[in-house]
This record gives sequence, structure tokens and C-alpha cells, in this order.
Amino acid sequence: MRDGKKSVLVINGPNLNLLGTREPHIYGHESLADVEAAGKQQGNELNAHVDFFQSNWEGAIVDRIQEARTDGTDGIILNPGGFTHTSVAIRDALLGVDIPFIELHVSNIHAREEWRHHSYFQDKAKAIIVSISDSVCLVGELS
Ligand SMILES: O=C1C[C@@](O)(C(=O)O)C[C@@H](O)[C@@H]1O
Repeated sequence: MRDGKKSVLVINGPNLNLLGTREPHIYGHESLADVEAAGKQQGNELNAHVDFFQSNWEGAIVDRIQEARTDGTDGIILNPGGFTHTSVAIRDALLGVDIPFIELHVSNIHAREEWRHHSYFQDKAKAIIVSISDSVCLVGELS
């Protein structure tokens, strides 16, 4: 909680700073700034704090998750980018701080290359959100 409000931290991993110009047929035309502005507005509507963090560096993401333990973060929404399929370290950080998290993807990783189907986060996430043809699909189960 921060200032009496629920506090959500949105973390975007590598290459998501290129949203809008990066493979737009897969990731769409909205920039990261557009996505963050929409998230901020939704936060206001829900009377919640929303903070954003993006990094191309695995260790910087681990550091930010560790900071979340003491900065009042109640929940994390994470798009790990390419680290989805590789990062034991980010998974360990999330489990280490014991903050509930949702895994989010701009594309449908389950309908892409087979090696993208595996996620180091999916068994621990409260929910998994992927986007299918411009609509959003909840894949995981809310617990
Ligand atoms: O960088 C990304 C973006 C992604 O996480 C997505 O949002 O669809 C999917 C990953 O496989 C990919 O490496």
C-alpha cells in the first residue's frame, strides 16, 4: 500500500521499449508510452498507484523486484520479454519477495515458435494474459 492505495508495479523486459516499431505485425502499433498512459489511467479509475519499470538488463529487473519488497508494492504485472523463456534469476526474485504477480504478453506465445511455449513464470503466476488478434485472453487461472 502507498498513501492508503493499492500499489501495482508493471515491469517490462528487454525490447519492449521498442513497442510500436518492433515487428508491428506481431506486437502492434502502440508504443510503450501509450501502454503506460493507458495503465496509469486505469490505475486512477481503480484508485490504485501504478508504477512502471522497463529494462533490457536481467540484473536490473532482479534489482527492481527486490526493491518492491520494501516500497509498498502489492502486486506485480510482468512482461519478461525474451527472459520469459530463459530466466531462472527473475523467477527466483519474484518468489524471493513473495509478491503476487501476473504474467503478461503482447503476443500469443502459445501460438508461436515451440520454444516460446515454455515460460519460467507460468506455474507461479496468479494469471497469464496474452493478446490474440487485438483482443486480450486470460490463459491462466486466477488463484
Ligand atoms: O520479447 C518478447 C515479447 C513477449 O514477451 C510478448 O509480449 O509477446 C513474447 C516473448 O517471446 C518475446 O521474446
